[in-house]
Amino acid sequence: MEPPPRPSASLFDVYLRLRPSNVVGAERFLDVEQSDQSNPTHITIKPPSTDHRKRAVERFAFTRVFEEDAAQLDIFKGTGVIPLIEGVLGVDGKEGRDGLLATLGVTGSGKSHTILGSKTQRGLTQMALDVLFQSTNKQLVQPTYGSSVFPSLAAADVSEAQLFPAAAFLDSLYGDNQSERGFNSRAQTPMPEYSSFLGTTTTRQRNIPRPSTFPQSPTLQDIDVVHVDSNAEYAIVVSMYEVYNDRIFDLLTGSATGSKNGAQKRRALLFKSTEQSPDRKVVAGLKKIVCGSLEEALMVLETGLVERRVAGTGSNAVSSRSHGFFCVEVKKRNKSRHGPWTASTLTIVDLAGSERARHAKTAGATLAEAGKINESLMYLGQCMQMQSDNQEGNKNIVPFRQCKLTELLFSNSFPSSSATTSHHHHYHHGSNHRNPQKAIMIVTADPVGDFNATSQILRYSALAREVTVPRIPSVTSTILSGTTANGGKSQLIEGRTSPSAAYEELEQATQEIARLSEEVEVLALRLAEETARRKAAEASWRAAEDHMLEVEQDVRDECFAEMETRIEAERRRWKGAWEEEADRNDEHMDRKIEVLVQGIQVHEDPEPSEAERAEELERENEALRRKVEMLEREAQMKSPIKKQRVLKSRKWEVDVGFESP
Ligand SMILES: Nc1ncnc2c1ncn2[C@@H]1O[C@H](COP(=O)(O)OP(=O)(O)OP(=O)(O)O)[C@@H](O)[C@H]1O
Repeated sequence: MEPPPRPSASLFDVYLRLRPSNVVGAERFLDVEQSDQSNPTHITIKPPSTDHRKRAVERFAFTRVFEEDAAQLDIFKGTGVIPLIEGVLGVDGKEGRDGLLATLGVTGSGKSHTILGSKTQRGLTQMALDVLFQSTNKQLVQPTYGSSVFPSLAAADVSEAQLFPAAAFLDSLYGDNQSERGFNSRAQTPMPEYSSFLGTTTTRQRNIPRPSTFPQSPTLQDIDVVHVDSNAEYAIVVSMYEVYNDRIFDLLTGSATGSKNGAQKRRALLFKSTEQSPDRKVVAGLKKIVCGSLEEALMVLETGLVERRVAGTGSNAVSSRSHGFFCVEVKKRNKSRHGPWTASTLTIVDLAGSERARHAKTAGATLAEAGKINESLMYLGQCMQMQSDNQEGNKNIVPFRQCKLTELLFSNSFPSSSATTSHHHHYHHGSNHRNPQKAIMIVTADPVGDFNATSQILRYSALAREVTVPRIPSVTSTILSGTTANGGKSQLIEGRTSPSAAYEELEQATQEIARLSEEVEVLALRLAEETARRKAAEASWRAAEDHMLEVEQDVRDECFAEMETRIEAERRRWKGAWEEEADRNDEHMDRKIEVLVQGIQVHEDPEPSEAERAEELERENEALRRKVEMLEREAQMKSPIKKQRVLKSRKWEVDVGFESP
C-alpha cells in the first residue's frame, strides 16, 4: 500500500514546507511520517476532532517534506534551485533550458515568506538572483542605450517586448538625479526611503526601498560553485506579470509609481506565437528590463511587487489574489564569435492562495476572484496528475488549455497540437533545449491552519495520495486472536460445530461492515471533493459572466471615448478651418478696402485749382446753353405731337421688323 513518489520522469518535483505556528495550543491536523528521519517524504492528515462526520486519514507523498524548523537556506539548497539555475545558464557551449520554480499554498501558509522573504530574511527569488549575478559576474554585459550590445539584445527578443536598460527604466520611475552613471557606479545617490514592506506608499519617491535596506541574509557564502559557460557572455533580462481573473497584465508598466503612465488603464497581454516565435507561445508585448547588477534586479523586482500590490489586488491588500510571474531571462552568446543571442528563462511563480468561496466573506468581485483562483488551481492539479500519469505510460491529453495559468505553465512543456506524440522521441535532438527542465513546486502548509483549504491544496499538488479509514475495533477479532494463537488453522477446521464457527461468521460480518463503512467514507470524501469542484466551477461561471459584462463595458467605454475624441478632433478641425476662412476673408476685405482707399486717393489727388474748375464749369455751361438753344429752335419748327407719333411708329418698325407693312 506504500504510495511511491511519482517516477522521477514527471515534470515536477513537489516539496512540502510546513510553517511554524504562532497559535499556542491549537490542534494539529498534519503529521510527518518519521520513517526516514533525514528525508521525510510522507505526511498524513486527519480531520480535526470537532469534525465528527469524517474519520478518514489521508496520506500524501512529496519529493521531500521540510518541517517547521527548516530555514530559508535549507529550502534553497534542499529543493534543487541551484541545479535549476545551472540548467538555465546552460554550461559548456550548450543552450540553456527553461526552469520553473513555483509556490502554492493556502493564504497565510508562508508562500510569500518562502519565495520573496520578509523584512529581514531573503526569499528564494532574491537568493536565486544573487547566485545568477555572482556566477555570471565577470561575463555579464552592461547594456546601456549607447552600447552596441543593447540593440542586438533588443533585436534578439522574439516576444514583441520593449527592452529598457535598468538604469533608464528606474530613472524614469523614481529618478530625479539618478543617472545611469549613478546606478552603475553604485554611487550613493539619494535613494527613496525604505517603506514598501510597511505598505505606506505616500509619494512615488517612497515606493521603493534603497537596495542597501533589502535583507542581506541568508548569505550564500557556503554555496558550492555554480557552473557557468566560460566561453559565453551573458545578459540578464527581467520581466514581471500577473494572471488575474484569467488575464495577463504587465507588472512593470510603472502605473503604481505615479509616473506619467499612471492613469493608463491596464491592458491585458496575449500569450501567443509571434512572427519571430511561430512554434512557441510567449507573453507578447511585455516591458523587459536588462539588469547589470543584483541591485538593479532587486529594484525592478520591488517595483513589480509594488505594482502587483497596488494595481492587482486593489482594495484587498492582505492576500495575493493573482498568480505572480517573475521571469529572469538569461541571454547568452559566444564571447569571442558573438553570433546570435539565445535565451532561456527562469520563471518564479507565486501562485494565488486558494480559498474556499465561502471563506471569502465579501461578495461580488472577491467571490468571483476566489472562484477563478480555485478553478485555475483545480486545473493545475489536474494537469499535474495527468502529466505524471502520462509518464507511467498513459497517453492522456494534458488539459492545459483550460485556463491561462496552466497554459502558461504547461504549453511549452508539451508538444503543440500540430506535433504528434512522437515528439517525445526528439527530445534529445534538435530542439532539445526547448524541453524545459523539471520544475520545482514548493507547497506551503500550516499544520494548525484551515483543514479544509489545506487538504484541498494537498490533494491538488501531492505526488501521490492514499485514503485509509481506521478499522472499527472488533471484539471478535480480539477473541479470535486468542484462539488462533493457540491452535491456528487446525483448530478452525475441527471446530466447525464449535462456537468458533459462529465467531468466524461474526468476524466476517464485522469485517464486511468495516469494509463497507470504509467505502462509504471514501465516497463521502469524493462527494465532498466533487461538490467543491462544482462550486468552484459555478463561481468561475459567474466570474466569466461578470468578466463578460466588464469587457463589454470596457469596449463600450473605449468606443465612446474614441468617438468623443474623434468628434472633438473633427470639431477642432472645423473650427480651425472656419477661423482660417474668416481670417482669409478679413484679409481680403482689408486688401479691398486698401485698394479702394488708394483708388479714391488717386482720383482726388490732382486737386484742381478753383479758378481752373470755374473756367471748366463755365465752358460746360456755355456748351449746354448752346445745346438748349438749338433744341428750342428745333422744337419750334416741329409739332411736338406729330414728332412723338413718328418716333413711336419707328420704334415699332425697328422692334417687330418685317411683320409691319
Ligand atoms: N517558515 C516561516 N518562518 C517564519 N515565519 C513565517 C514562515 N512562514 C510564514 N511566516 C510568517 O507568516 C506570515 C504569513 O506568511 P506569508 O505572508 O508568507 O503567507 P502567504 O502564504 O504568502 O499568504 P498570502 O497568500 O496571503 O500572501 C508572515 O508574517 C510570515 O512572515
